[in-house]
Amino acid sequence: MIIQKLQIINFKNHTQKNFDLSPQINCFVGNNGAGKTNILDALHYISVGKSFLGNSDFNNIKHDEDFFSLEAEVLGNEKTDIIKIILPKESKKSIKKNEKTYDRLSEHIGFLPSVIISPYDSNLISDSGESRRKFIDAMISQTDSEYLYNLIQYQKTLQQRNALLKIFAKNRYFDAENLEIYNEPLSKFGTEIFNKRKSFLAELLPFVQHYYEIISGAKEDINLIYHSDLHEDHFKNILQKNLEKDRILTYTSRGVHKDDLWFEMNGNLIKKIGSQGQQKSFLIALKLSQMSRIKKLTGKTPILLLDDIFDKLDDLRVSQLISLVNQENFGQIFLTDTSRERTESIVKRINEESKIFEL
Ligand SMILES: Nc1ncnc2c1ncn2[C@@H]1O[C@H](COP(=O)(O)OP(=O)(O)OP(=O)(O)O)[C@@H](O)[C@H]1O
Repeated sequence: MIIQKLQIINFKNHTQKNFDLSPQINCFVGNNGAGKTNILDALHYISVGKSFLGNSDFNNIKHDEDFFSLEAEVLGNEKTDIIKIILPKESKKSIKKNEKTYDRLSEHIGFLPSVIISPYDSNLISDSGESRRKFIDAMISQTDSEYLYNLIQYQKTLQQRNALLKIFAKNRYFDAENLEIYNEPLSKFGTEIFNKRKSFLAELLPFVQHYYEIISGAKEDINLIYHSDLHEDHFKNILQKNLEKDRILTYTSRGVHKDDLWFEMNGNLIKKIGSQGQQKSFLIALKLSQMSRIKKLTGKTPILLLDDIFDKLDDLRVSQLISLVNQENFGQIFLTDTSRERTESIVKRINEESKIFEL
């Protein structure tokens, strides 16, 4: 999939911008605050209908304006489609493909897949397990709608079980049989989720190791360790064993909603021992693996959004990354950098057509 043209109106700090894009590499250069990341965010909107920064839609309308609009001409399989997103201040966001408005945002997901690598990814390493669970869930859901269904059902059942535990505590009453009604579906959906996460991570690991090895020049040993209560026992037994604890806490204390993923380097947590450059290399490897997986499963090459990727990487790692881009077909790339000189010297070393846009 190739974005040929992009028009941005009243999006964050940009009043109006029109870009005729390269099918290969597009670089946005400018000073801090020039709006480079905002352009990548506009492309992310075109891909999945929302900001990658987690902002509410309305925060993206340029201050003192009444709407934003984004329009992209997308080439895929010799056919051109126009994707248009409009958000009026007082109304609902609409996403259109060739003038036809989608009924639901989910109908658009998967049309133009994207992978973003940004400084915000470092949260994946530093934050609690919740952000890593969300990352795994988003990765699997992108290509597996059944997983998404199981996840939604699990969350619903979990909320109902927790609500019942709270009612019991409030009324100083307990009925194990009543609670049992939720144990069955919770175990069923939870076990499905566990099995998918387990096989997904086992499948992803060799990709992450491969890309990390290339970027780092084979320096460190990388591992993904999946932590889950379900490695130890069947979910039903876990719920049974923790019944007393759950009664006291008034919530379900164990299950796949407590899973975590440890990122390790040479047997230690990357969070504890990895330098900024090593952490960044790891996150790049993780995201490139995500890209390879989407490509393998959907046959579509996602657009690659690289925000500030060369900062904090030494020359060796930058060179390895460039040769990686040269070796593998990464499709259309959009990158940002503060230095025009650095960007020019980097794209010169990549054997692909490129455009540099100064902001
Ligand atoms: N809704 C909005 N209306 C107007 N300006 C906005 C809005 N949202 C964000 N901005 C402005 O956008 C600018 C940040 O843009 P962006 O993060 O894209 O910069 P950048 O070029 O990537 O900078 P850096 O090099 O520091 O990463 C800030 O000056 C911010 O005030």
